[in-house]
Amino acid sequence: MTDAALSPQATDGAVVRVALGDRAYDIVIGHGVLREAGARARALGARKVAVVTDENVAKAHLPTALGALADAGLDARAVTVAAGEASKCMSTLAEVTDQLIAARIERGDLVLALGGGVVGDLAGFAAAILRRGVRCLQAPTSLLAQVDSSVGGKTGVNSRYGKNLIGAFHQPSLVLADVDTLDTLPPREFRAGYAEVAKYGLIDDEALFGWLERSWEEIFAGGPARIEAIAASCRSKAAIVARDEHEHGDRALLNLGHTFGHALEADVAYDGSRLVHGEGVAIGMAMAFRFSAALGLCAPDDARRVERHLQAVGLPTSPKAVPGGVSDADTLLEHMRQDKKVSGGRLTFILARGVGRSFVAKDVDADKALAFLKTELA
Ligand SMILES: NC(=O)c1ccc[n+]([C@@H]2O[C@H](COP(=O)([O-])OP(=O)(O)OC[C@H]3O[C@@H](n4cnc5c(N)ncnc54)[C@H](O)[C@@H]3O)[C@@H](O)[C@H]2O)c1
Ligand SMILES: O=C(O)C(=O)C[C@@H](O)[C@H](O)[C@H](O)COP(=O)(O)O
Ligand SMILES: [Zn+2]
Repeated sequence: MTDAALSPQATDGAVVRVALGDRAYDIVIGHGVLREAGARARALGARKVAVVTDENVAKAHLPTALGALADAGLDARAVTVAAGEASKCMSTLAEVTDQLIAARIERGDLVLALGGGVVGDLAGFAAAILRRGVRCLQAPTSLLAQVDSSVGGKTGVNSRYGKNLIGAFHQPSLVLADVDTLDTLPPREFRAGYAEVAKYGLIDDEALFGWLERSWEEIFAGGPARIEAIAASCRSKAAIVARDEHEHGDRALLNLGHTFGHALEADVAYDGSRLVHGEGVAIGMAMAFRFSAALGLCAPDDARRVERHLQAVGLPTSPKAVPGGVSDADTLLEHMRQDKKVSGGRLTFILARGVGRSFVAKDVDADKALAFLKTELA
């Protein structure tokens, strides 16, 4: 984030380009942009659009999406799944793809993912494999999905062995982030999504993190600061994805907090009443900074600064905060051994030398990770 962007200038919207050559696309952020879905789908040459959504989002926003598509003269269908992480599974994927095939969605048509990250990952993966690939338009409705999951093309479902273990890279053709949809998002989900916003500051942008520390109340309240936070997050993610689309290097930085966070999510069997993804990421980022401090890589004060900010917004920072508790250190380490960053059986973590100074650490000693987990759970 530049100093100019840090000033509280009003912003009503933004367009962020994800520069991926012939698969480049725009992220359109603003008020009411969901109502443009029909005209934009038409401009992409679609004839038919299948809107994949969940039960909560369907109640609040499906009529707007279907109305926009009908107004543009498109044949629109809805496929609705149950809300929550449990829908990111092979059986729901099979149901969704069956419905898309039954609706005769063709290769030239579009799948529109209307919802949070669960719907985005599930519908995006369904689009990736349907008839060996149809295009996807992401219309994210949670903060987390607007700042993270709708961008970058990671799609997939969970396995009983771990998070997102079955999936594909399938970039969307367009992202429509309608900030008005956030008005119906439950506060707990807004807060959880904010963890991924803070992540961008912690990765490589201390100025952004400082602005978040000063401005989080305005971001939670809505208005221009919220839009600026979404746009800044998308700019950060778009830049990383453009230089390392398939995670051979830098893109792994976006996994800050996720090695620990995904292990906690798997440990509670993806039970969102105990832990949702963003909460797992908040705990995981605090743990990554404490682990970095324990390894002598960053100052303990930096770890405390991270905890302070996450706690200020009401996010958890310790695995002991997970309702009902979590398993022992050995079990958590077993979950972490299924992480996609594991290479040659060795663990990879995203660690930090300070706020905004994260790096990819390969070959982290499993004994040190185990000892750290034991102190975290003591
Ligand atoms: N692909 C990626 O790059 C990426 C990045 C980050 C997270 N993810 C994935 O995203 C998922 C988490 O996404 P999430 O936090 O959006 O969870 P989610 O999709 O489960 O949405 C959270 C809850 O809010 C509800 N909801 C969403 N939008 C709403 C709205 N506007 N009004 C009312 N209710 C609404 C949903 O029905 C759900 O109950 C996880 O599976 C995570 O692994 C993927
Ligand atoms: O886009 C990425 O790359 C990320 O890592 C973003 C994460 O916030 C997201 O949760 C992602 O799904 C995790 O990826 P995974 O490869 O660890 O499953
Ligand atoms: Zn995430």
